[in-house]
Amino acid sequence: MSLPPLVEPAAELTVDEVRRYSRHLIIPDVGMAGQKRLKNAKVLCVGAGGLGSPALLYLAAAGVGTLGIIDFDVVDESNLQRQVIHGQSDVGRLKAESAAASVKEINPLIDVVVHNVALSTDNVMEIFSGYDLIVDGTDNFATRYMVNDAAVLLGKPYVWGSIYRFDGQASVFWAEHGPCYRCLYPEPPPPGMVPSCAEGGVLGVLCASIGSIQVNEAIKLLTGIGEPLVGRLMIYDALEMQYRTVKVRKDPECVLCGKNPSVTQLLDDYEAFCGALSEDAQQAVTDSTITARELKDMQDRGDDIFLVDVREQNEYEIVSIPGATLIPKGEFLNGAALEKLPQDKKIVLHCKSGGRSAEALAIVKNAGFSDAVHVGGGVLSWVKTIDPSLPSY
Ligand SMILES: Nc1ncnc2c1ncn2[C@@H]1O[C@H](COP(=O)(O)OP(=O)(O)OP(=O)(O)O)[C@@H](O)[C@H]1O
Repeated sequence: MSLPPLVEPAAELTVDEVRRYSRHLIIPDVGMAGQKRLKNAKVLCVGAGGLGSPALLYLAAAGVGTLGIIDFDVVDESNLQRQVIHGQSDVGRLKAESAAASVKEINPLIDVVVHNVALSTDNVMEIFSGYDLIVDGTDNFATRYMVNDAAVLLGKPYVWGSIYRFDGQASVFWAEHGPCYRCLYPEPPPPGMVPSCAEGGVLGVLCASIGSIQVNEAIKLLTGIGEPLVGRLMIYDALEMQYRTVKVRKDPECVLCGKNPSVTQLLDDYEAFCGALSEDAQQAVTDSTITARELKDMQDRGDDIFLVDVREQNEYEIVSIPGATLIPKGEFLNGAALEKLPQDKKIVLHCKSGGRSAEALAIVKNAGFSDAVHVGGGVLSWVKTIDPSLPSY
């Protein structure tokens, strides 16, 4: 399905612009009209991280006339393996500022708008209303559902991408012409079931593969060329080197874009909708959370504890708390872990930052280990407060 161009062409290109974009101008499908449309386009990239980095670089280089960048975070050293819009000297700097500086260096002819804020229900409608199209480079379900809902309510196309280890996905959600994100994923996954890149890792170059596909889709939509990924999900396996697309149908029962929508405005709280922690886990951690310092005191006193690290082997090899036994969370979910826990010791669980250990704690408590606890903040908190000489990730 081809679609009409999303934006009208600008009146003209300057001499500098003609020189800069000449390799676009000589492609018949793009040509002068297409490049003028790009000049008139206003695109917002949500997140200047893994996907946002290549997306912003290529959107800027392509001559998208107004480029919005929204991110609330600062550049961390662990970002540099994939977030190529930032450099070593940007560590600690606001990502939106750092990304804007790179983008302006690549193309001083475009306007860059910096939003140094977290996109939230309070600002998303106002911010989105200034743009023609949204490119999503974020990494969390709460933001994705919010971006989707706002895009549907405002009638804007939403170019989505997702990455994990060697696998990537991309699609274009645009309720006026096809499905929305909720048609594909009506419910967020149960908390803790889908590991994030921070938990499971991501091959840096995968960001370029998926981020550039997102830009390709944006350019097609803005200029009205080609077959956009509306109603199709692109699935990429970098290890097998396979791309395939599967059809995604609009769900007539979709609560947001279906025939009788029950969601007609933004939700109050997308974090709650996506459940920071399951109810069981929330219940379990109440009164059963200790700090890294308390764990250290227990160890120094020689308390009879059994410390379990519920992360994955790779994470354990990067950094671990002395004395911890590795039993990955999956073994708690399938029950195998319970046989490995001693009945006569106090069970202390930890993970990277406390989410997975909270889920495991609920299972352990339900199995009868009533005095089990978990370490709030996980190994990251241990590194920060007990042994800063250890690496964090
Ligand atoms: N609601 C939001 N508003 C603005 N920016 C957001 C929002 N949610 C996520 N982001 C940004 O999107 C980017 C996503 O990047 P990426 O997936 O590479 O993860 P990261 O948070 O930088 O790294 P890691 O999770 O490995 O520590 C981050 O820079 C993050 O700050």
